[in-house]
Amino acid sequence: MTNQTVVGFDTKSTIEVAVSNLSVVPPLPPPPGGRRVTIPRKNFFSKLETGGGGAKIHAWVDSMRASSPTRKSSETEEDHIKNSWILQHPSALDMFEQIVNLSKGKQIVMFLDYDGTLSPIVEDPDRAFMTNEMRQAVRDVAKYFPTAIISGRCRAKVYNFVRLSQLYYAGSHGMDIKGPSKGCKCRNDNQVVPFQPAREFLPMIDKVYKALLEKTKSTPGAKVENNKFCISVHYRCVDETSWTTLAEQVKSVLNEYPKLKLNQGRKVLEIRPIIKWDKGKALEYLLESLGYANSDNVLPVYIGDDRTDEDAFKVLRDRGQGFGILVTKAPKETNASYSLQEPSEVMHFLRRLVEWKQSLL
Ligand SMILES: O=P(O)(O)OC[C@H]1O[C@H](O[C@H]2O[C@H](CO)[C@@H](O)[C@H](O)[C@H]2O)[C@H](O)[C@@H](O)[C@@H]1O
Repeated sequence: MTNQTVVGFDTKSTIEVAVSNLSVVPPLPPPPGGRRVTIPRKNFFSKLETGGGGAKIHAWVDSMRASSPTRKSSETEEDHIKNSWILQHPSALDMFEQIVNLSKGKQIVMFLDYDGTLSPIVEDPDRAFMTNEMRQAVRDVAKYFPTAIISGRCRAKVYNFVRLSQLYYAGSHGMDIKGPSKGCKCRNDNQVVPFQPAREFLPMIDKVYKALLEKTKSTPGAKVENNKFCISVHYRCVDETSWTTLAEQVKSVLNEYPKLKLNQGRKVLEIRPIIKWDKGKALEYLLESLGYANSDNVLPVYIGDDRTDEDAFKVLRDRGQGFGILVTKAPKETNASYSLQEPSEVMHFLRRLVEWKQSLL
């Protein structure tokens, strides 16, 4: 295992959110002090407008800034926020018995995000390795449950990190899927077929990648990553005083491409085609491909840490089927039902699932 700098959690400004309606979690008591709670906002600036105008740059930079500590709430306030939030999104480890009870008579299908979920967040995106212990946990889970990785990275790259051939992979935020043949209830076999709904955008993405490389090379610390059907512009290592410049550089390139949009992840600006396809759609596609499109006998579980994972959490909540688990140390607005604090807890959860399954055999 290579040494790497593990970086801290991103903190945001505050917003008011309605208490979640937990569809698959047993009813929980309302949080102390009422039905609404103010929680720190975390990467909620999911879609950034890419049209012209200086005001937009301010919005972008505010959003980028929102991923750095800007405000310190009092200890009591913080405790209250945390307590309320955990009541709404209890730990998936604490609720393990209830979770497996929900799965009785159902096939669990496991969906896993990569960065921040299976691997810790580190400064260099090329060194976001998962541990061998985590790899073993994922390998074991895939023995008992169909398992897919859904990542913002390009599929080949995430496969190189995970290196488990028995999984299904969806790269580029779900725009590049290698899943089972549609409609077959096959598991872990070799019947994998590609699905690439943004194929026509490949030449454009390539052009924009080159333009962004050129444009941002004067900004120390900026890193442009080609994720095949989308592009990441990382600013984790860019000094905050240069964020406006970087935002302007990115914007000046995107102005020429109205068919591309910009979202924000953890210290990263993510550029992708405007097509209506995301991690949620990829989850639905994979469920359908596995033969569970209209099945009541399936319990999809999605574990992820970032804003783009919310699309998948929302799909599960809207379907009233399965649930999302958000990996976070701090309260965030989310459509997930449960939480885990960090990748090591994800590993623990996966191991417990395997032990539970083995105890039934
Ligand atoms: O969907 P994911 O698998 O979570 O991918 C989302 C982005 O993850 C990577 O960036 C993030 O992790 C890096 C390594 O820990 C970190 O340096 C960066 O700040 C994070 O944003 C990946 O490099 C991006 O391309 C993905 O879009």
